[in-house]
Amino acid sequence: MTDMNNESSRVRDDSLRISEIFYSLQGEARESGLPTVFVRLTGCPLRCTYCDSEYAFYGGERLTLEQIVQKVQSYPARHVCVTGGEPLAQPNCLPLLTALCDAGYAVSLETSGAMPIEEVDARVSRVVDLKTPASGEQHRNRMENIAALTERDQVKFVICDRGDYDWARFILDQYRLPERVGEVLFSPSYEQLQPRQLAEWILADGLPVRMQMQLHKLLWGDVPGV
Ligand SMILES: C[S@@+](CC[C@H](N)C(=O)[O-])C[C@H]1O[C@@H](n2cnc3c(N)ncnc32)[C@H](O)[C@@H]1O
Ligand SMILES: Nc1nc2[nH]cc(C(=O)O)c2c(=O)[nH]1
Ligand code: SF4
Ligand SMILES: [Mg+2]
Repeated sequence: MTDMNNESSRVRDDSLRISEIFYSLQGEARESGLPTVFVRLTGCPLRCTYCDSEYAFYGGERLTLEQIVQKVQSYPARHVCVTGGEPLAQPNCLPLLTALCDAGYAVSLETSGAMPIEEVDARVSRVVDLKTPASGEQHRNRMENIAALTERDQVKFVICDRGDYDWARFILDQYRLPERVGEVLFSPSYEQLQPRQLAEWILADGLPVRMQMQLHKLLWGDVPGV
């Protein structure tokens, strides 16, 4: 009878279910334009109305932390973006982030902010996407996460309509986000809100935010993993 408590018989499970690992230009946030390796984790507890990565909700393959790092190291980039799906929905994402930092990468994490972010390695730039009313997931925002944010982190709002813009402007002011984080990003929902319209709203109000467009979609359209 195998002793299931025997260390050698216990499987040290540091694996994660991975949707894709690919090399591209960072299309969003502070490092936009930089060659980056993307590690997209499978699964998400949210279902944002606009999600462009629904294909990552299911499937993928289970890889060990070592296999993931080795794959990342096969590309010529020093930036890594851990995304999903919702990466923090897998507990082993935390040791993955630390392993990537230990390997010398500049690591960013794209997260919905629905999961606790306090345990994320302090070297990681946490890009927290606060879900707007039109996302249908506003109620999932874990607003206590905001207190954990620092200058290294970034807050993003995907703006679908004027209601989202007004709500984001309110949150910006209520939580004094420009004083808390390195970047506050307003991002037009792809092919739902005209980027020019968002630009004009921001200019009219002189909002201290950075408007972004998803560079990868401008380059290659809305196709996965290019
Ligand atoms: C696919 S999610 C994965 C990481 C995490 N679940 C999150 O929501 O940040 C990565 C980012 O894609 C962006 N995104 C998804 N669908 C989009 C769309 N239709 N238009 C603009 N940005 C979108 C959101 O800003 C989101 O932060
Ligand atoms: N931030 C961010 N940059 C990206 N560059 C290429 C992407 C892609 O999904 O192909 C991508 C993406 O999904 N997110
Ligand atoms: S939280 Fe991110 S991955 Fe999940 S549905 Fe929303 S945009 Fe898509
Ligand atoms: Mg994406």
